Amino acid sequence: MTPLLVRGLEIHQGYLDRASQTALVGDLRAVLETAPLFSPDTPYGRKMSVRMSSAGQYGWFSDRSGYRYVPRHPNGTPWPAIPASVLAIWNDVSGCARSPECCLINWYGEGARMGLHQDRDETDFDCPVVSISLGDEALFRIGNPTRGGKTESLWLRSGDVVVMGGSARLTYHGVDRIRFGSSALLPRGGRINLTLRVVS
Ligand SMILES: O=C(O)CCC(=O)C(=O)O
Ligand SMILES: [Fe+2]
Repeated sequence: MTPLLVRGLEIHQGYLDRASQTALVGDLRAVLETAPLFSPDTPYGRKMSVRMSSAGQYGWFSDRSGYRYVPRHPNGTPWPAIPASVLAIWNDVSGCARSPECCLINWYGEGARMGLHQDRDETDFDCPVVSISLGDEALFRIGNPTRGGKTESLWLRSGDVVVMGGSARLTYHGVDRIRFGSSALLPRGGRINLTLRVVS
């Protein structure tokens, strides 16, 4: 199916069927056993409302010293490998010859959000960021390639995949809120978002 295009972002609605979503959650549980979710501090000293972990060569990390990619979980272990089920999605939609080096796992509980930002801690902006949504619906806000200006919002649902690439690679985006309990995929509610990134 051809994706919906919103400001250059490709939105593949309903990309994953329910069985694939369930399988993916199972693969992620195994990752999170080795690399448990944690709450990073922002450079401004506040806790992020989203809990995070990663798979791949690099994990995304934040503390008082800033945002960066690190080769190990805060507990000292290397990040687990990115599951094959996740890599298959990248290979299908990214249009990128390189493989992702980070699968950032964001877990949104009730009230969690993510402010408008650019993903620009990576080296090669020719590679897209691919985002996979699982669980509760999220109000996703899309801005512009530079700060400010009008924004547009849409609901991301479980199984949706978004490709932020090309001229939209550095477009501002964020999550305003979660419709907690809107999906039954995760038994205790909440939302998982995966973002696949080529880092180096
Ligand atoms: O949760 C989302 O849909 C977006 C996550 C995101 O923008 C990020 O992790 O950089
Ligand atoms: Fe982002």
